[in-house]
Amino acid sequence: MPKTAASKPAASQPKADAAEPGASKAAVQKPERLETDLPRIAASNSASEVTEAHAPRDSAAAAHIADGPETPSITKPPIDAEVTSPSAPDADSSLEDSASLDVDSAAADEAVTDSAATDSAATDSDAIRIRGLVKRFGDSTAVADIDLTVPVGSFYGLVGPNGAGKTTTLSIIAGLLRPDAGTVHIAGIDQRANPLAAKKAMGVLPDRLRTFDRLTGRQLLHYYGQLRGLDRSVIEKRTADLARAFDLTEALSRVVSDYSAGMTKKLMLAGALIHSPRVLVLDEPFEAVDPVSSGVILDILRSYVSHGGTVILSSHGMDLVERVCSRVAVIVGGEVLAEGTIDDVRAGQTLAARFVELSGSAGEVEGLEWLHTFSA
Ligand SMILES: Nc1ncnc2c1ncn2[C@@H]1O[C@H](COP(=O)(O)OP(=O)(O)OP(=O)(O)O)[C@@H](O)[C@H]1O
Repeated sequence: MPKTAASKPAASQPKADAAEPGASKAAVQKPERLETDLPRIAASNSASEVTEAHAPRDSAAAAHIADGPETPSITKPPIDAEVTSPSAPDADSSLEDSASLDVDSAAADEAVTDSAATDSAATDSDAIRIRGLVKRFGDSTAVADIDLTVPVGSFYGLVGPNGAGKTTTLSIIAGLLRPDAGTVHIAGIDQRANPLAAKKAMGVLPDRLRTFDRLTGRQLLHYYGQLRGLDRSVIEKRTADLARAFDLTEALSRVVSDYSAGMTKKLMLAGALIHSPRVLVLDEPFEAVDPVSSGVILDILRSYVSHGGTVILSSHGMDLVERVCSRVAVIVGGEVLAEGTIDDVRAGQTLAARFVELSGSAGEVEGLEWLHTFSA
């Protein structure tokens, strides 16, 4: 059960050619385009436009497409999940090859219809609804009986110390990890009963950046678009829009393995957006991203939310969460210690202060005096 604010005491390629001087500037010069184009992408999205493929058992693909009751964790391979070994399509191979993927749009559409007809838990106002979520890894409990409700149109922050269970929770929401107990509904769709339909509604940015990095950025976005069943012309248009927004236009022709961490994150975020999902599940979207790009991403996400999209993100940036999110949950030790609007949770303090209060102190500084001996 989410405890409301204050409910619980503290628990104890050579990069040389990566430089694109002035490119960041170009990105910030396009805000009007972002405000107009990306919502239009959202508006133009329809269920009929998106189809589902049988996913390759790969982290990146698993995060972007639906393939059955469970896809493996994209982060630390869970004990009970199939271990993935990313087998990237070869950059040399023609993109036409990916057209041969087993895309079954009729089945996916049917799944959506079935879901809407049969899912009694569906509500119009909940983008994500989690009840009684439990996930154990061996003897340790990563997620301990979590309830969360993320309203449609909200910008929802998940914060907590390292190892608190944020990624585990987001991986379960994304359908990448199977919970030991509990239910997850995405836009009213039961994640377990209808994984295809639930995944179809989501765009996912996983916390690790494992992807098909022998592809160029353009090929990777094309691949994601194809997996989502988008037409070639739509993919090309959206790829150009997203690359411009994320300041990746020049980089599109380069292989992803030559991208910096921040560039890779932006590309994967673009991949999460390309099918204009109703719900975005973003694990640390701003980590390693430069301030200019972060500002652009924020503009895009704010606009997305203001047009009815829902974002749930994890972050260690308390200032950012405080500034941007409408609601926040503080997770510590796999439990939700506080949940509500930002004002509810911070209870008159800064969110950072409240976070420290709830998290308790972490490391012990004492005992490290040897570090000051400079003996080597
Ligand atoms: N595949 C796994 N196998 C075993 N233990 C795991 C696995 N994945 C996560 N855990 C454990 O579950 C707990 C929660 O991890 P999780 O990655 O969800 O934390 P987090 O809040 O995202 O942390 P961070 O802020 O450091 O990213 C940790 O104790 C972690 O060691």
